[in-house]
Amino acid sequence: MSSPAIQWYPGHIAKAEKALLEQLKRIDVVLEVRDARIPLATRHPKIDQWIGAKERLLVLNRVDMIPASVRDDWDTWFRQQGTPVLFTNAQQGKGVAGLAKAAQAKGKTMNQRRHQRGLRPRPVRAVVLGFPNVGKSALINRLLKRKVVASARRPGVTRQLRWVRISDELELLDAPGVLPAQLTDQQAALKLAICDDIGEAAYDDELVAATFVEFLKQDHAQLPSRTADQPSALEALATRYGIHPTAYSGEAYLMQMSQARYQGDRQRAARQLLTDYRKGVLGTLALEYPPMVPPSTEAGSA
Ligand SMILES: Nc1nc2c(ncn2[C@@H]2O[C@H](COP(=O)(O)OP(=O)(O)OP(=O)(O)O)[C@@H](O)[C@H]2O)c(=O)[nH]1
Repeated sequence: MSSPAIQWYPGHIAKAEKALLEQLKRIDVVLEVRDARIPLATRHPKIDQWIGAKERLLVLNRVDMIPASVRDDWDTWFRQQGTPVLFTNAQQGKGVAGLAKAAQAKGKTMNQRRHQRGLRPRPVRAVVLGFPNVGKSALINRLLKRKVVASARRPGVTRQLRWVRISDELELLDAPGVLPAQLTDQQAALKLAICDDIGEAAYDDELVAATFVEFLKQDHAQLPSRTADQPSALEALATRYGIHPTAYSGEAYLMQMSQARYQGDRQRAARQLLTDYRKGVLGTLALEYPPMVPPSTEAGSA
């Protein structure tokens, strides 16, 4: 059998898991951050096991990168699952005040329980958790209203642990918990790679870029009515690169693009395509939509 398309270094996974469990020991509420472009692929299969009975708030960040109609569909879908979500744009601070309020509300419940057990009230302790590059540091900085955590475009730039008091009711760990990439689901891993949410993984840009084009074509074929305000992704590619993808497979598209623009250099074509998507140059394009039939497994776990 050929090796998987996306590979993460086992040492990194072990280290990330250990650091994560250590962080989780000390907290009351997990602010689980996912990428609004791929809210299912940015759910780690072991997250429920790791979080256990702790309180959780689910955040879909990068909401500015998806169309409003898709945001609304996700909002409805997650509500139907019994797990309301909060949408944020950490880069601009949108939705962040609501998140702080929701976290504080979890603290009130916690303190009621402490009171019943004869314990003094204390601030609720929260941590921001998620895959690399989903916007955790940007969110922490917004919650703290100042820049204490390095936030950069490259994945994997955050470390160090410290509690910072946000209010009398809320303390936040100033370093986010980083989820190790999941490799069991290669479709999800490819989406993580497309969105740059996979950290220090090894993958082939050409394969990832070709898969990106394929995903857009599949979505276009399956979801035309649901994406009314998503300017056709295929048109976005055609406008940007002067080649319409309809007639080509993902791989052939990359080939056409490289010949038209990069003297046949497919690596460069692939990198351009991925960088454009990641920077939002291709417009607001979601890569996942709520499943028509909600999977029952998501209900208690989102
Ligand atoms: N457009 C957009 N960009 C965002 C948003 N949130 C974060 N970013 C940008 O995405 C990049 C990564 O954000 P970080 O906050 O460093 O992500 P992180 O999850 O802490 O990343 P690691 O430290 O690698 O785990 C930065 O360039 C941010 O400015 C958002 O809601 N919308």
